[in-house]
Amino acid sequence: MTATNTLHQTLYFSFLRQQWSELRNSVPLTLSEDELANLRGMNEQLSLDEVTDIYLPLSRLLNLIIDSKQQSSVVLDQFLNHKPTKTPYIISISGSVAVGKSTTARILQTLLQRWPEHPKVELVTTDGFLYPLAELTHNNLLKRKGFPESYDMKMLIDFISAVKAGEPNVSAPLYSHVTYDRLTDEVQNINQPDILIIEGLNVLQTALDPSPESKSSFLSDYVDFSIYVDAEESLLKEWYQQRFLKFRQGAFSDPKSFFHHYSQLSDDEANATAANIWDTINGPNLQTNIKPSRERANLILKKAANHLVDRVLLRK
Ligand SMILES: Nc1ncnc2c1ncn2[C@@H]1O[C@H](COP(=O)(O)OP(=O)(O)OP(=O)(O)O)[C@@H](O)[C@H]1O
Ligand SMILES: CC(C)(CO)[C@@H](O)C(=O)NCCC(=O)O
Repeated sequence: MTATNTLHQTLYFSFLRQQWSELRNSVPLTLSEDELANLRGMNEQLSLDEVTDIYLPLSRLLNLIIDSKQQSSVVLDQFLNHKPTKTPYIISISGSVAVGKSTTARILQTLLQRWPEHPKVELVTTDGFLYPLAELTHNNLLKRKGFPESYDMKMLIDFISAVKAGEPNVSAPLYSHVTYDRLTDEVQNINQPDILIIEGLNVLQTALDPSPESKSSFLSDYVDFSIYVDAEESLLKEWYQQRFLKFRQGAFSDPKSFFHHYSQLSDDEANATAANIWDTINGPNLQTNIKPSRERANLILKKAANHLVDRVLLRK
């Protein structure tokens, strides 16, 4: 038995796909046509079984946990003689590049906003908090994109702290996979949501020394429930390559794209280029910075081939 297995057995309840899907209980799959179209539109490969078996039980669990958190806030307000305060519930989603964090986040957003107790669910990705391209280039960090030092952690902590404090109209920077840079003419406005889902490679990381600037806190201090999406590296590399091929036809073909030159590559050349980016940047980042944060998560979704979740680990 490996050390990781023992750790998992101590810390987590473990469910096979079938066992987990039974925990959906009474949550009906009454997605409206619009919701279905929305889920389909975000990803043609996403199967409805996956939504039913994996994400509906998860949405049921989260609803119960959020409900109990809302009740305990009421108790605290009574005890303190405060007038009721409303702070957003924060869910984080982390995992490797190309594991499907943003897809998972969008499915959860669609499912969670259907509950009347928390209709307003906003989604933010930490990609927007990468330093602007010029700054990364200047600091020789272009080949370290996604590593802890490539993010403006102070900006990210200030953002999450303002949202958690219940401030209205907090702005988050946006990232473009086309220009490979932070957008200069558009931001995202977060206005007192019931739930904020924050998605990114780095949301569970505590690797960088908390500097005085970052108020000595970690992003995870603000997170109420954390999810890690997991898969074997061989699969991740494959998914990264597949997405690279898709981008070659889509985003890279835009003349504004930072990677426009990649649009001319043959299939073989594109696969080799993606494999090289994986082996030199995203793979090492996974091993050094992302995977070590996995066991901090409240829930681990373990994916197998075709992005199908085959095991769920829930922290005791
Ligand atoms: N549940 C799923 N079913 C089928 N395909 C999926 C699923 N989740 C993700 N994918 C596919 O896997 C690839 C990566 O997904 P996604 O962009 O969500 O990953 P990510 O972890 O957010 O990546 P990054 O960190 O690079 O932004 C995409 O091509 C997406 O279509
Ligand atoms: C933007 C990040 C860091 C995270 O989503 C990632 O997609 C990325 O750009 N990584 C750098 C190497 C690459 O181009 O895949």
